[in-house]
Amino acid sequence: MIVTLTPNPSLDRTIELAGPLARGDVQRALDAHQEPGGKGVNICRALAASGIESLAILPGDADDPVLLALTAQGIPHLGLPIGATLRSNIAITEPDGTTTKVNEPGPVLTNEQQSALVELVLEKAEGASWLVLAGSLPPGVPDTFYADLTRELKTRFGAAAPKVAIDSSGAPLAAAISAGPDLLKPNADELAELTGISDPDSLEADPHLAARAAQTLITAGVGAVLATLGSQGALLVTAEGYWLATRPPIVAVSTVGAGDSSLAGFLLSDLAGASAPDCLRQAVAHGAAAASLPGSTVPAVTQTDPSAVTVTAFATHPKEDDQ
Ligand SMILES: O=P(O)(O)OC[C@@]1(O)O[C@H](CO)[C@@H](O)[C@@H]1O
Repeated sequence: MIVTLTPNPSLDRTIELAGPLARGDVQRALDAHQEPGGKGVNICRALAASGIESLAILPGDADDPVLLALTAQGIPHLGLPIGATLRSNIAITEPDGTTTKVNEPGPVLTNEQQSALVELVLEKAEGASWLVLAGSLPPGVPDTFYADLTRELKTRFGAAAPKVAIDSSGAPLAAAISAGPDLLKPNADELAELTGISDPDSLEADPHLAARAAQTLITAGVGAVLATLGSQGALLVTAEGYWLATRPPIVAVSTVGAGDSSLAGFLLSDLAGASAPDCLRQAVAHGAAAASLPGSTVPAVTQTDPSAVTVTAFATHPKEDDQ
């Protein structure tokens, strides 16, 4: 069982343009899609597509469009009523696969609502294999929310605590490191920001540089880092070593949620007892399949091709000459 918490869920609208985005112009859309979203929600959608048992915990009233859509899609979820409408996020996709995303801040979560959400998570996470804490934090929620929850989980369940994976950005992600999560899933931008590297493109261009950056997070107490590097594939960095997974180029249709599908692919492989490199292989296969689908559509494992992914192992401490 995998439990996810998405404190700031969204109704994701994707607008497909027939040509490049023209700022300031009126453009007619080719098509539009709408999905319940937010990172943990997407992970549960991807797990459900592959028949894996999961529970998405999120704030939101039962009649909110996000929760109605989850119910309609048969995605197991638990909403904490907040008396406010969840946010809508917009993605604009161009024919060459370029995606422009505009995310709203989301409704404020009061202190009482935050405490109730934490209690709900602690109750439902008991006995789970993984707890995934995912996405941005809504207004009113302190940056230490994920760190505090991770610590609380360890205090309450000790050695029986579920493994914690965190997929966030900015201050909440930075604050989470000291709580020693089992897995972080940054993309190149997030990894660069976390490790003080000014040029995220340099991490996609040089995965060994990305591995060295991720290694500093392992030294700081993180169990493993799954770093997604866009078309360059992904890295899995642990104290034992690191693996680089690459794949043949794909025609990207929409990259929205591709990282979430990567994490879902990793988790469902881990749940099946796969080795670390095979979990990474499935993560890259899932991410590629998601990027080939419109909007924030998530693939089932049967729509992925892990055999197309090449995984290479490298030494524990990535060195300058691991090129
Ligand atoms: O604003 P956040 O919480 O950082 O990200 C939210 C979001 O962009 O993440 C998902 C894709 O990963 C989308 O479903 C959703 O709109």
